[in-house]
Amino acid sequence: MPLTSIAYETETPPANGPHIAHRQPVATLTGVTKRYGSASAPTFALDRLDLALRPGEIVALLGPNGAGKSTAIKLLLGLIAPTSGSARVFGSDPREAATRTRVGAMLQVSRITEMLKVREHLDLFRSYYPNPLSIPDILRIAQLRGIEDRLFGQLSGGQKQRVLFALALCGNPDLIFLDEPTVGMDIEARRGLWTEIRLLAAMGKTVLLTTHYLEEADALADRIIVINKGRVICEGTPAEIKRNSGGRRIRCNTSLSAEVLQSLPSVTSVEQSGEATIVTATHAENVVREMLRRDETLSGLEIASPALEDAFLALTKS
Ligand SMILES: Nc1ncnc2c1ncn2[C@@H]1O[C@H](COP(=O)(O)OP(=O)(O)OP(=O)(O)O)[C@@H](O)[C@H]1O
Repeated sequence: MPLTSIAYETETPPANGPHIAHRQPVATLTGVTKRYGSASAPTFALDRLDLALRPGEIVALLGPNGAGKSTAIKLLLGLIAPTSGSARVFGSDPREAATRTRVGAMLQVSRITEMLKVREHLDLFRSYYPNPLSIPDILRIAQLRGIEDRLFGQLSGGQKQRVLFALALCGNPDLIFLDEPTVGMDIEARRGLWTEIRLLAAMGKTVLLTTHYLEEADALADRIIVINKGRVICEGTPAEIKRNSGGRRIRCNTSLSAEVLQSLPSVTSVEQSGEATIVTATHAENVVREMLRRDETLSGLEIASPALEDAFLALTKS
């Protein structure tokens, strides 16, 4: 049965329902601070963080190591409690049993026994939930057909990741947390998983993923939230984040000096790369117009938007 034909019980609004941004959130962190350590030497994993996830959206939570991503997910899973502020999932405390049956998670440190077969793991996890997905559906969604009778311990790293993804789906959840879901997968397996994640979201399921593969966030996410030192520093669509983080790169051969270029409005940096000059500017069109006016010999002109990776580095370098 194709994934799209599975009868999911979700809060999916009708196709002509409100846009994602106007739907009631299914999960929120409101003014959440999470402090570890003693009062005299505290570590603030999260610092008054606000976050909302709406039905049917894929949100990528990005940030450097130690930014607080796993802490945010653990709070929404009810595995830890906030020091202050509140975590709500489907309008309730995330630790409530009824809430937890509607949530699935694939965590970085998931440890399951190597000595059970894939199908045995799936049976075990399905038994925890009132309305689990069928085994054939899970095998197909997570692309596990053909390896269901192998011991978990005998699988490759990428296959193990797919089993952990499958376990997150066993309970037919409405909200799915994927912490670094494609670590260790080759590019084909990764793209296959992206397709399945998109189909889940198209059915109204909400997905929060963390990843260090920025092209993954770019390809998958409706919205990216960048956090650093426990705070949200930027939020928007992948295109918005790229646009708002330092501008575009103009590459050309020009006789204009670095001093002249640096003095043009909206220019943020000027570098030399062999024969070429690279100018970064927030209003690239105006800068190019001015450069062409001042230098009739200008040649080899290219203008590029920053990659998400450049935007991310610019946002988190402080
Ligand atoms: N149980 C704990 N006890 C003490 N400090 C902790 C604990 N858990 C997390 N921290 C600290 O809180 C901060 C945020 O950690 P967290 O694991 O949420 O970051 P992360 O963004 O998920 O990082 P990574 O990308 O490396 O997985 C870090 O400084 C970390 O050392």
